[in-house]
Amino acid sequence: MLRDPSTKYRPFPPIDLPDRQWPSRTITQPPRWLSTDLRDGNQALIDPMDAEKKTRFFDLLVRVGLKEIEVGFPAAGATEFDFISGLVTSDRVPDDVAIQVLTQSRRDLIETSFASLDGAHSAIVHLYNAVSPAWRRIVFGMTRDEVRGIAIDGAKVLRDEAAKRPHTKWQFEYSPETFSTAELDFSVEVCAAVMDILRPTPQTPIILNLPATVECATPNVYADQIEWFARHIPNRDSVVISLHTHNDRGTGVAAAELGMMAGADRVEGCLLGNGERTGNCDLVTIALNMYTQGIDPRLDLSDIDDVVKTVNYCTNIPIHPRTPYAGDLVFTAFSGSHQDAIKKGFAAQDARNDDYWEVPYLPIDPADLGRSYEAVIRVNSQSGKGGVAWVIEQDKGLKLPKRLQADFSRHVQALADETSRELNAADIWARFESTYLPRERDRFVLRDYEESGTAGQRVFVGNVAVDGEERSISGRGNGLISGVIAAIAGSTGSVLDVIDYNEHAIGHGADAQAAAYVECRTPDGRTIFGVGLDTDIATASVRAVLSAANRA
Ligand SMILES: CC(=O)SCCNC(=O)CCNC(=O)[C@H](O)C(C)(C)COP(=O)(O)OP(=O)(O)OC[C@H]1O[C@@H](n2cnc3c(N)ncnc32)[C@H](O)[C@@H]1OP(=O)(O)O
Ligand SMILES: CC(C)C(=O)C(=O)O
Repeated sequence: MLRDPSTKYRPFPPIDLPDRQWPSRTITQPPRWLSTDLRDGNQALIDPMDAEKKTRFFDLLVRVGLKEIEVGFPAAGATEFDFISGLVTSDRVPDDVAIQVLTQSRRDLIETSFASLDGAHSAIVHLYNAVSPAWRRIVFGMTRDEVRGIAIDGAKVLRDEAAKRPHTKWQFEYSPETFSTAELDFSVEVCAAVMDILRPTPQTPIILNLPATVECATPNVYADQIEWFARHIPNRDSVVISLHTHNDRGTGVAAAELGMMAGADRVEGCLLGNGERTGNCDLVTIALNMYTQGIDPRLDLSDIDDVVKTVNYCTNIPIHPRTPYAGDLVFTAFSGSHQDAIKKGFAAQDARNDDYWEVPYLPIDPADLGRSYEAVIRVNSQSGKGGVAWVIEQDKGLKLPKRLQADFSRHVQALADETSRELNAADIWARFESTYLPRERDRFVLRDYEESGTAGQRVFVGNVAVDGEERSISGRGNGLISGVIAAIAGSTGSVLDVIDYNEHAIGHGADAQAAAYVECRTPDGRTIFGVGLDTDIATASVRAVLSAANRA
């Protein structure tokens, strides 16, 4: 890298728009969406999609609710042409969906594009040519007038080809490609010239698509450009202003959002941000950003895993696990303090009377996207007691008391450090069982027991294997637990002091189980926890005390 990059790179000049309005606006309704997955997305793939993949992707876009779908570049070759003309004559395109095709502004390519749409009930023909100084100079070697001429000539062919096919409901879209690096007055001039040919009306507006073909500035600059354009384009009521952002600086989504605030009506992009170079803006992110502001984006993303799976299959591009809303890890917390807050958040959410979502660290309810809660908290060496307790509760229904959570978390931490990997629910349960639940080699193994006596004077008599020897042990207390403590003291001389006891049911009806937890203090001052599980709550409590005795 250069010590002084200013010798190689020039800063992007700001837009002169001192009375800009967009910064104080908010997004209050969804735009018209256009998916360009099958065009800008497809042209950016190492292996462009074949007809089977394009069809599968098209069906996904319809399922998600896209009403405008750019299906390809018909003049690119036979694969594209055949797919598009096949689609047009199939019954795959719902009545309320308009398919769109892209063409350079060259007569033969435009004619081929119209031919691919023969028989369509509704279609958008999208014409483009680059307008910015670098492209004029480097790509076309043309003056402004000549470049405007390319657009005008193409628009005339569009008009004439459409007139030959009156049974299709045509819409026209024009993109001054490289809009974001062009002089604004020239973009308006070229678009106005195209409008003069195509004569849009408020009933049959033209779509003027203003691409950040290459993202070269901060997103506020793009918003300024959109607001400037919207103020200066003639017959604004006959124009649908459309955005088409790329992500070269990582702000394709932000630019589209600010562009909407600046007055745009429509957004083009790809699901999960596929597209040339760093991608087009990600329609999933923009839509769900809106959703989390309480706005219906009119795209159905309730099965986000279906979207991810299909896009991945068709593009052969895996999505990053941290992709907003859709990545594998975006609803997952590994770190202790996040897990603790999320666990408390879910509990508070359940307890509240309103439906408003307020769970720390989770900007959206994963269930709204078809994601399950089980995967929200995952355990590794960064995890804390809250996360471990969550996994045990979700997996086994055990609601561990707080101090037991801390005790068990230390065992899980040791396991995570030993294994240096993520621990799954089975690993955690195995460690719980080996730590607290009975094993044949334990010092005390309960066979069966009886309880008798009057209220306040209970007698426990248990058949218990003590150090491998089958014995009958008994003890008296004011309740069952103190009777068991006394029986243990009688056989070992060691007296445990029970300082806390909790119990709860797991599940309902005939399959219900009971869980009991004791926290005991040993004569030498140590704190020991015991856990008992049984179909019977009294037996669970006996098991819990013996569990503590074994661990003492
Ligand atoms: C920003 C975008 O994403 S735009 C979409 C880009 N997508 C694609 O290009 C995918 C499909 N394209 C293709 O398959 C091919 O490029 C085709 C079939 C369209 C054209 O192929 P070819 O004519 O063989 O080659 P190529 O694309 O290189 O054409 C370049 C010529 O078109 C001219 N040209 C480029 N864009 C345009 C345009 N929008 N309108 C008119 N002429 C244009 C160039 O100036 C160049 O002219 P020159 O040959 O006189 O120098
Ligand atoms: C054709 C246009 C809209 C384009 O894809 C771009 O400029 O990125």
